[in-house]
Amino acid sequence: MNRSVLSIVGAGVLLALVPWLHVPAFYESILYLVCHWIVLAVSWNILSGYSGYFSFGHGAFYGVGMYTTAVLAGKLDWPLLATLPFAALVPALLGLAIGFVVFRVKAVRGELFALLTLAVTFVVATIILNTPIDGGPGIYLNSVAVPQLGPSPSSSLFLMMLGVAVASLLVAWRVQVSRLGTGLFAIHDDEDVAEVMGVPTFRYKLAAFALSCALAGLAGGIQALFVSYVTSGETFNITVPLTVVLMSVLGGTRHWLGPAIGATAITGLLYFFTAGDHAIAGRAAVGVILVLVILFLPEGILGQYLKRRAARARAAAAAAPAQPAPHAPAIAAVRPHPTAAPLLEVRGLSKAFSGVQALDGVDVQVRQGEILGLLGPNGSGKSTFINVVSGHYPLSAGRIVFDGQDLTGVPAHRMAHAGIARTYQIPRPFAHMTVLQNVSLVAMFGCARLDEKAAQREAWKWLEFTGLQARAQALPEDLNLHQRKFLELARALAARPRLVLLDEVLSGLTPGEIEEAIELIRRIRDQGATIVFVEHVMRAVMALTDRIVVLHHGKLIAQGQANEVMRDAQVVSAYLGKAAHA
Ligand SMILES: Nc1ncnc2c1ncn2[C@@H]1O[C@H](COP(=O)(O)OP(=O)(O)OP(=O)(O)O)[C@@H](O)[C@H]1O
Repeated sequence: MNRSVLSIVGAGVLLALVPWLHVPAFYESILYLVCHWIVLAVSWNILSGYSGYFSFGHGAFYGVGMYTTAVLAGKLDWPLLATLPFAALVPALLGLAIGFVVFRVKAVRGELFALLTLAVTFVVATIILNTPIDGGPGIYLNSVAVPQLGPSPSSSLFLMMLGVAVASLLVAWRVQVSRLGTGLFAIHDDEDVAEVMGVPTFRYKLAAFALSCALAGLAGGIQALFVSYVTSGETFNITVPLTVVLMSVLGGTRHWLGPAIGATAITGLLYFFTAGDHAIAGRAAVGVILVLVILFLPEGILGQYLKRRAARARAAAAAAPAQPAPHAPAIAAVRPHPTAAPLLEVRGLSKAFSGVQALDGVDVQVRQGEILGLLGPNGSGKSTFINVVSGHYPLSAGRIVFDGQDLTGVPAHRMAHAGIARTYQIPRPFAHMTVLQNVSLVAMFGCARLDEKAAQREAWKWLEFTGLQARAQALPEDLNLHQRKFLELARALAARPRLVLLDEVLSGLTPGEIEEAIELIRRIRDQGATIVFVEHVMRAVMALTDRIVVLHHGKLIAQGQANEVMRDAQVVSAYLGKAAHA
């Protein structure tokens, strides 16, 4: 069995013995509360820590779970255990409904998402308070029987909450090490790029939100019996979301265990002071500790430890001789001659940004196996073309047909799955992932859709191909521009794409680095890739392209062989003589 699973289950089994050890009830109730906060912090982290969508609405889902059990058990006389699946299901459905709307709106990210989820808490509280669900007086649960799992009702509740805490940790661990977790961490770093690299961001966010809400609701259901009197004011106050955020940040949000460490530390500290009748001093002490942690350990306690360990591993990897990797793979064994069959066909492609017509009815065909140069003066629409064809921006009008498949209007991740990969003019690596992880992610989610191990092997090959293998364990911030550009290339190639869109991979490089990059692109071409190549460096355009098209003010003004097109009067005038000097 996996070591993490073994530790979680082992700790759970040991703690499950506590009710039979005759420890004072006080300690059992502290353990209950530790488990309660572990569930809340860990479940919050599955969405908010992993994907970066900070929610201040966790109290709403917890409260809905609480009220579901309170109504079913307290008003409708259901047995407690029968209510718990619904205490998970109802908040999960509420989360799905909210996510279904909110996750589609690009503007609702960051602080807006936090505010929106906070507003949900107030709306839910108002509805519950002013309808027969509560109606004002609250719901008493004194007469609800607690199933006898331990020697006393309170120990039974402890065992139930312990079970949910173990389940939450297992879910959080499983998510972290799965494809879902990898995708969520990519969303955290750069959601738009994650989508373009093949991560189904909408579906992943919904899945994480539903899991997060279900676990919080389950904790609420058990807590309803623990407090035995449920009121809207106590349930939906700001304490729950604030506390879980603080616990997770204290422990570290990029690891399944971090929030559990934060929850244990804060609950333990508060009760240490309460036991000594210094509750206010306790709160102040927790506040000071949090300030210090945020100032000196911004990644949280566990986050800081893991960061140091990773830095040591990187230093060791840098000192060791470069790991030999298998030979660079062929995209296709032999370069096929460009054929007349179009791999990509765009018709009437238009893209408008409020007031700016960046692309205006562009018709372009990219033939199988060719390198098509996409040229034009600054602001002519080249990057917009790549952004639209890769799905980064939705188009305003026109059609995109790829290998006979109509991809018009499909989400970017489906374009990646179909075989379109791209680089960004200004490199956009996932900042918290190593170079190797950046490339593996694309092998996992791009056209190749490899499993994690195969994706790593694929990533090593492309790191060797681009000469980055010695930097595999480095973070993107440690790379120079030249290496970042090559990381973009390695990422695009690791998807095993059928079409690669290269957006100014040579810009900002020194003459020597440009020569190296030209050679690399030539090798990519020789292995059979179809490439759209946006570039200002004319020497590279002349050396590499089979055909060029020229854009000006978003319109296609010329296409054909590079030598002929660059002599075209309209092209020369568009460039204001630049072609002549290149
Ligand atoms: N996100 C955006 N919002 C508003 N306008 C944009 C956006 N992206 C591009 N534009 C505008 O669209 C036009 C085309 O820009 P684009 O970046 O595609 O040109 P380009 O040919 O790639 O230029 P360069 O060679 O300088 O990279 C420009 O007028 C630009 O200001």
